[in-house]
Amino acid sequence: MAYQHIRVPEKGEPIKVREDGHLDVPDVPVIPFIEGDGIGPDITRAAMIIWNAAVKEAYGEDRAVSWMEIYAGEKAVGVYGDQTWLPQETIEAIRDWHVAIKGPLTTPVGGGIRSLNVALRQKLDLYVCLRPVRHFPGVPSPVKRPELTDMVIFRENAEDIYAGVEWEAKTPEAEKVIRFLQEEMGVTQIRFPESSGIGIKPVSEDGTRRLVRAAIEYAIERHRSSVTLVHKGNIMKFTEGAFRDWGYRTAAEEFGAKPLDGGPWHVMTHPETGEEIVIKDVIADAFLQQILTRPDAYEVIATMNLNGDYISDALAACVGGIGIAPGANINYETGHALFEATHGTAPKYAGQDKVNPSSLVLSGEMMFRHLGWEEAADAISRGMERTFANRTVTYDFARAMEGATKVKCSQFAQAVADHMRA
Ligand SMILES: NC(=O)C1=CN([C@@H]2O[C@H](COP(=O)(O)OP(=O)(O)OC[C@H]3O[C@@H](n4cnc5c(N)ncnc54)[C@H](OP(=O)(O)O)[C@@H]3O)[C@@H](O)[C@H]2O)C=CC1
Ligand SMILES: O=C(O)CCC(=O)C(=O)O
Ligand SMILES: [Mg+2]
Repeated sequence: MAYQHIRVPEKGEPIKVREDGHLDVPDVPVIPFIEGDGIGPDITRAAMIIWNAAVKEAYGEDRAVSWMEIYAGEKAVGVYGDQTWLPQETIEAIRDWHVAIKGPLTTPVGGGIRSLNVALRQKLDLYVCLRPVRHFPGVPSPVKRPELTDMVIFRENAEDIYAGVEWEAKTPEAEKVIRFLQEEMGVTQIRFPESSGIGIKPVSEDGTRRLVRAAIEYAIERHRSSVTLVHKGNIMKFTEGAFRDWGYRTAAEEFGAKPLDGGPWHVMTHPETGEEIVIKDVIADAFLQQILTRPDAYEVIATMNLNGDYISDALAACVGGIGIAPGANINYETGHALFEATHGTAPKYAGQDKVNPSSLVLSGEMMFRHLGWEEAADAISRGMERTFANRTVTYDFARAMEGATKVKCSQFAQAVADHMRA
């Protein structure tokens, strides 16, 4: 594997994917990482301290990660020049080495480049955005019982309004689409056609089925008792409403689910234990209030791209904020996975060694579990739990925690590494 600017480390081997999608992980896997923009370098540096310490604590000298830097965002423009925000070889490197991890990347609002984060997901067809949300004891939260929030979000990652099919107001393209809609499709509801931008929201049965299938398989594997389809199908009938119907159909046709009390909810049985798994749905706005009033009613969530974006930040707030919510982008068929923090580049804090690295750190914990390196993942959880119990926290938690010791990003990382001894 030869690249223009990516330096392949001398030590280490690639992770391989078997035909059944399982990973063959060598003792020293090469794992590409993207540092990210804004606070990216701060949190990546901190997370590396923790990840390397966890592998060492779990396996001594027998295993190690051989990190390989790949580029995207502002750093890519520096390395490749010529406004290259997302080099082709970055995509190829993730394809070649299968599992990678990244910090946040900036997307300008309005004009400018389209999201590099979304582009990475689309180009690699990482159709599941997996975002687990759970509370660590001691972490301050705006809700009374944060421990009741224990959900795993399966956010569709390749479709919806995020597909980027849109045209700016007053351009020939927008005018052409509006004319087509009015003259050929009989559309009369565009209130201000002369000044409207136009966006198109593709949602497919194929895309919905693979997402809902992954969510149900996860519920089976982790013995969760419900999967909830979250949508706004009363308003967007043929996209979000269809998502709900295709979701139920997937449960019925692929997992033998049967209507519950006449439907639309369904119930299926766990293939090994016979436990019941309820497949239900809820309209997105009601869901956003219920995660505050009775979060324990929900476990696995399957939803579309935009809803999932809103829901994951709202749920993160319930357990302490986006500084602690991890994530992964996964294609379960090809085995490709790109782990990433759920928050953005927080530019006002860039370079201050200040922010909370937990979101990226816990994305690494997810990555180790994905590799089957459970002992390293457990070491991270242990280190985090003890550090929070000790009230050693970054500024974001310190401002809501009495008696906290406020530390810098790198000091927090060192504290976690020091606390992870079994
Ligand atoms: N996957 C990705 O790479 C993502 C990229 N982005 C991009 O990031 C840029 C900035 O987006 P913005 O909307 O400001 O959202 P951000 O997530 O970057 O920041 C919003 C606020 O969240 C808090 N926050 C975020 N990260 C942390 C952290 N690690 N520790 C503690 N607090 C944190 C801060 O709150 P406070 O001010 O209260 O301290 C911060 O001001 C945009 O270009 C956006 O497109 C956004 C989301 C995801
Ligand atoms: O790509 C971006 O800039 C934002 C993406 C985002 O908010 C997310 O994935 O949660
Ligand atoms: Mg987001």
